[in-house]
Amino acid sequence: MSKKTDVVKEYTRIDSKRGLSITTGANRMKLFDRRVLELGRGEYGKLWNVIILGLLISFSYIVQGLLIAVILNGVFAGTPLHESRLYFAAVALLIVLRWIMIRENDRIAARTASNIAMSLRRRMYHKLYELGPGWIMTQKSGVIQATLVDGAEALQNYYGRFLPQVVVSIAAGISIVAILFYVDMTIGLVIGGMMIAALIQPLAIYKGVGKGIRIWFVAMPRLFAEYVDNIQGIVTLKSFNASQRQGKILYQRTNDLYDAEIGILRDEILWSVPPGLVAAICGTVAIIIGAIRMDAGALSAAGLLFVLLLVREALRPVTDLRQTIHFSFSGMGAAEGVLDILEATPLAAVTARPTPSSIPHSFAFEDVTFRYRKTDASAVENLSFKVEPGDKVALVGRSGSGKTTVTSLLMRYFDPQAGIIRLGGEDIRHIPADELHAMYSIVSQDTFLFHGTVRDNLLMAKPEASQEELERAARAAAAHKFIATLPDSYDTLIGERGVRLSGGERQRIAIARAILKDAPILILDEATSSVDVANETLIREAIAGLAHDRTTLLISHRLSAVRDADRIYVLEKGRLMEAGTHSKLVGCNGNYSALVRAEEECI
Ligand SMILES: Nc1ncnc2c1ncn2[C@@H]1O[C@H](COP(=O)(O)OP(=O)(O)OP(=O)(O)O)[C@@H](O)[C@H]1O
Repeated sequence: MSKKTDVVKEYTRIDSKRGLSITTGANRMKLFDRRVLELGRGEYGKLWNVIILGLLISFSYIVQGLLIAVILNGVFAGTPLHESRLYFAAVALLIVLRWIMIRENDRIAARTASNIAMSLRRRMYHKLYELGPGWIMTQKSGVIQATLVDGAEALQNYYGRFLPQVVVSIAAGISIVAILFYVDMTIGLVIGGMMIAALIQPLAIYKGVGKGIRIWFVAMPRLFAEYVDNIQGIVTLKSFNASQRQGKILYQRTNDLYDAEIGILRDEILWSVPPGLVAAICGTVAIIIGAIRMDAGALSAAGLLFVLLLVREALRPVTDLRQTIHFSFSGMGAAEGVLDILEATPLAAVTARPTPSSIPHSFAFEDVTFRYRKTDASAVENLSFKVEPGDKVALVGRSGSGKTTVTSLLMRYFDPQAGIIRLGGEDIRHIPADELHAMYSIVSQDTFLFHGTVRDNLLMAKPEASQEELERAARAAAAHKFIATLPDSYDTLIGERGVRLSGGERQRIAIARAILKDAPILILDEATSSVDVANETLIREAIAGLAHDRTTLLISHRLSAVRDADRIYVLEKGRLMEAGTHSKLVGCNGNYSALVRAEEECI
């Protein structure tokens, strides 16, 4: 299947999820969608200034038209020009005021739109935080980034520019038609009808352009995600000489985006009617009807002039609205991705049951079974074990046996399909996320250091920590010595993902961070996997001191690292096979002793 079909398929998936069909070619997308309008509910308070100024600007045009009509009426009636000087002054004043209002409106509209984008990004960020790693892991990070950046930007214009313009255009349009209707009913009806037609016409574009834009919003994040993947994986690509092969995929993604853009452009050119043409048609029709009405004696020459002036003003709200309608196209296209994030369901909400102020530091798995989405086999199956406060417990097993999954479940990144996980006797689903996460200090095999200084990364664990505390934690993690040799010591900038540090140095900073957090339960998931033997001994001693009065869960491939544990649990394909101390398990001739033998053979 070609990649192009792939994009359309992806688009169809989104489309069918929304109950729409693209196969007919008559896409029933709307300018207003209930879900998108509800999504912006928190933003509408910011729009009033833009709407009020927009209305004042529109009404200034109407009043100006009326004043000029009165002046011309006077001229036709033979009134000396100087008697109209107040009207001239009023027109001049209106022009100046309007100029100020237009400038102000542009400024406020731009600021409001940016505020809306900021607010949407904040909401998405909070939602992503709430959804947690369990949800984010299922998405491509490039797609999330594109939605946060481009999706929010497209929607800022939908809410900040298009929606206020709809209100202004409707209010101004109705007022003008009402005045025309008052002057001459026939002209009012015809011009009103033409205004509606001019507004409806862009909806025809929507069939093609709307569909094109939605495809664009699938193609663009896919391209973005591909670039992010390629840049992050550049070392792997180079080592496998795969940059050319990967380049072909990038080329295809670029082509998809190009096709979508050309499609949008083609539809826009095909369907759009220049505003000048709309104005010319309406003006001509107004002149013809006005002349007929004048000929029939129903309209004076001054009345006709007045009508012509007002027709010009009648088109202004229509033209303004037509100019902002593309914000609606792109906003609706972007809304899919934004709604996917904001409407995603986080793990079951915490029940109202109050949690005790201090949770005992024990935890237990009770008959827990968990399977990752879209996988057949359980990562953890009927797993039961208990860890008492102060216990030092180890999880061992072959790669893929479910050790890391146990820590993800403890952190509640996922909920198991069956069984209960308890912390201090309480079902963890009843413990608010912040309280739950405050219970653990975790050092995993995937250490993430943020772009910032060593100090910034350490303070993440305890923002109020003093220099002395930082150093104490760093010393305990055998990190102080190498930090002291960095150009700016604790204030050295360590790049994104800590790329300027070795794997072992990154890991030691992560351990110092965990020590600084000083949480009652310590989880060490391959914490010493990337440090050399000399440092491992140092860190192990530090961990032994740290784990002294703490409940500790230790995961390690190196069995030498777990032999001192109070209890060792051996996992195999997510199931608990054995449990006991090192000496007991070695004597059992089971899975554990097999692992020990395998390790000895490797040495
Ligand atoms: N995000 C995921 N989505 C789908 N399957 C996953 C995911 N993470 C892990 N798995 C699968 O779940 C099983 C257990 O994985 P887990 O990472 O818990 O094993 P592990 O014992 O920690 O392995 P290792 O020692 O190699 O780190 C494996 O079969 C793995 O392929």
